[in-house]
Amino acid sequence: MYGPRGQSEGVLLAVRRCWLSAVLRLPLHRFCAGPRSPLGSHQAMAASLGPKPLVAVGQVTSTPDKEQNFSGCAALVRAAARRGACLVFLPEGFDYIGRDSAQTLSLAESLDGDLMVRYSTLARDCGVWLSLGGFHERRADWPSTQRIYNCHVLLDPTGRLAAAYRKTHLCDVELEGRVTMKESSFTNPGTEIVPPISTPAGMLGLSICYDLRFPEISLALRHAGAEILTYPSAFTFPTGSAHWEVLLRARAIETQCYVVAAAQTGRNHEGRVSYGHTLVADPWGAVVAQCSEGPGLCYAEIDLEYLRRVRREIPVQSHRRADLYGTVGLQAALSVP
Ligand SMILES: O=C(O)CNC(=O)[C@H](CS)NC(=O)CCC(=O)C(=O)O
Repeated sequence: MYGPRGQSEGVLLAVRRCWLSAVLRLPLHRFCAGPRSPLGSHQAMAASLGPKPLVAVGQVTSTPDKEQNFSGCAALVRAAARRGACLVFLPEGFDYIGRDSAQTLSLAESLDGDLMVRYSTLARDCGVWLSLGGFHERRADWPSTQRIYNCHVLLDPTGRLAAAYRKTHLCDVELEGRVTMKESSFTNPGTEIVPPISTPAGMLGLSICYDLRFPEISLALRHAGAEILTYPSAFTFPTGSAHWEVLLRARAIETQCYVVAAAQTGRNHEGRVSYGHTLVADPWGAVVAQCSEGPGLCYAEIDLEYLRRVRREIPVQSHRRADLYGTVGLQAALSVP
């Protein structure tokens, strides 16, 4: 569909990156898009030569055993770092999937608890960004509400908390005789959308699982500058087989963003099976990476030059008819760059 991508510009920038890389003995990808040049992130990326940022997306089968889950996730993160990924995504419930809400509540920790300290050390040791979707988080209101938050944590390669988004759409769903979920019975809804975060792979917009069904949040993030949307998930089998890929590709096409979706797969415990099908869709809607059965990783290069081309060729953002249906997402309490 598209011809070869231009590679004639930005030699100076490339030379500087190589030099920096040689001096610091670090792989080039660590300088994928940062530090931000005075040109701004878009121009800096357009001018860059060499490897495109590589992201890794993890698929796991979490159980109620937190220790075992951590070992499995840590092994995936280390493998991804060895392959040169600068950003690694793990799914909702990467920490654990409880058998029932009582167990789910009893295993929850705060962001400064032991588990996050271990993930922070892991991010630092591996020198990668970590998107940890769906951490079961106890906050200050725990004693009074006895409910937790479903928190998407983003750690930078120094192990610092770069952002925390708390799931705003809670999954209260009943498919008669097949699936019952009442997330609001043990979870408080988040109260805000988090502005996209600048990462070496691009501007990253955070959502979680069931949020995927609400195009409004993806449009709000897109308006606020997102280039990658991510939906760490634990979809059920009946809903996943009908809706998962369609929804993810639709969000990618509508927003002209990369969509990254790490997923739980397989039997989490006696009473629960997750759909899996971890995937990455590009801004054209093509599935460019996908996990097969069982735990594992898939990888995708993020090509922001391609993203800009798609946005230039089909400029849906400037074709919107706010006069007819309002500015969906634009009124969100987010700063627009
Ligand atoms: O509770 C945990 O421990 C982890 N969280 C989940 O599994 C959440 C809430 S119950 N699951 C979903 O949102 C599934 C959405 C879904 O399947 C759909 O939208 O079709």
